[in-house]
Amino acid sequence: MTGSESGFIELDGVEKVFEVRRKTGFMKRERRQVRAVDSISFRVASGEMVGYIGPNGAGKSTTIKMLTGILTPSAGRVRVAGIDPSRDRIRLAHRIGVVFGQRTTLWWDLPLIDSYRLMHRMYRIPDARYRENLDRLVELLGLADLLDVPVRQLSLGQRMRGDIAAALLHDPEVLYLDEPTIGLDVVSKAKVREFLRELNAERGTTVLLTTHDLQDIEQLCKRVMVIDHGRLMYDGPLTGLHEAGESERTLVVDLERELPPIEAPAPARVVRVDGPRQWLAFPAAESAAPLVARIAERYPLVDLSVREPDIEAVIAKMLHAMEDNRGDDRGDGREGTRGDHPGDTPDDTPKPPPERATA
Ligand SMILES: Nc1ncnc2c1ncn2[C@@H]1O[C@H](COP(=O)(O)OP(=O)(O)OP(=O)(O)O)[C@@H](O)[C@H]1O
Repeated sequence: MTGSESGFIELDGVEKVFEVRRKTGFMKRERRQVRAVDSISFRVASGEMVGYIGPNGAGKSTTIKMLTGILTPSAGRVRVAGIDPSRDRIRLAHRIGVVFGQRTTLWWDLPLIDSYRLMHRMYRIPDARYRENLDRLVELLGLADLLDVPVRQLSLGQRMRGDIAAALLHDPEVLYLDEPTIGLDVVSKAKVREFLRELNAERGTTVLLTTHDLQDIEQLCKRVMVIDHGRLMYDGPLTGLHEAGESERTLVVDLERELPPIEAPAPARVVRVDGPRQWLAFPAAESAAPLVARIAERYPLVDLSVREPDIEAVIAKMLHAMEDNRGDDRGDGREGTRGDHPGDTPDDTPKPPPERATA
C-alpha cells in the first residue's frame, strides 16, 4: 500500500497564518501576519515512518499541532485516520500518541508508574490491555528499575523512554515524535531508535518524526519531507536529498603513524591532516564501506569513524542547488512544478520539489 492510495495522514493545501502584534512605539502597535505553513499537501500511508525536517522556524511544530488538533488550519484540509483533528480532537486523541523531546507529559514529582496509572484512567484503557501494553513497553524500553523513581530524578534518556511508553500505552496507530533523541547520549539514542524500529515493524505504527539528527532519519525513515518557510520543498528518500545538495560525509581515519595524505578513489579526498589523523570527504549518498575497505587494505589503520553532515547544512545545500536549477530552468523554458503534491507519487525516486513563488 502506498501513501497516495491510503492516506492515513492527509493534508491538502493546508495553511496556517498567525496574526502577530508588535509594539512599534508608545501606544503604537503593528499587526503582522506570519505564514507558518503555506499550501502544504502530503499523504502518509498507514505503517509508514517518515522524517519531517527543516530549519528552525520552518513550520514543523505548527504542522504537528494541526495534526493533533491543537491548532486549526487557516485553510486547507487535514485528516488523520479519517478524522478532522481540530473538530474531533478528543476522538483523535485515542488514536494518536505524541512525544515532544523538549517537554514531558509525565508528572514531574510522581514516580513513573503513577503517571502511567493516571493515563490508564484518562484514556479509559481497558485493564487487561493496559497491563499487557505496560508489561511490553517496560520490557522493550528497559523501564523495570525506573517505575518507582520520581520523574524529576530520571536522566534525560530515561525520561525520554518513559515519555515514549506513556505515548503508547493506549495503542495509538500513529505516533508524532518531535526531537525524540535530542540531548541523548549515543547509547540512549541507539535504544530509542531500536525501539521505534521494532514498534513500526511489529505493530505497524505510523510514525512522523521531526529531528535535527540526520542519523535518526538515516536509521529509521525511508522517506523524508523537507519544509522551509512553511512550504514543502522535498519529498523522497534521504539519498535523494543528499544527491540534490551534493552533501558529503566525513571519514575520520587514525593511522599508526603520520603519513602523507591517503590516496583515495575520487570523488573521495583528504580534506585535513593532523598528525596520524586524516579526514576524508566523500558523497553522503554513497556507502562508506568500499572506501573503508580500500584504506584498511593499504594503510596501517588504528581506528575510524564516520561523521554525518549537519542536517541544516544538507538542507541549505539542497535549497541552494534548487535555486541554481531554477535559474537554469528559466533559460530552457521548463515548466515549474508548483501545485504538485509530492506525496501523491510515492515511488522511490526523488521528486522535484514544488516550485516556490518568488516574492
Ligand atoms: N503561536 C504563534 N504565534 C505567532 N507565530 C508563531 C506561533 N507559533 C509559531 N509561530 C511562527 O511560525 C513559524 C513556524 O514555527 P514552528 O514552531 O512551526 O517552526 P519549527 O519548524 O517547528 O521550528 P523549530 O525547529 O525551531 O522548532 C515561525 O516563524 C514561528 O515564529
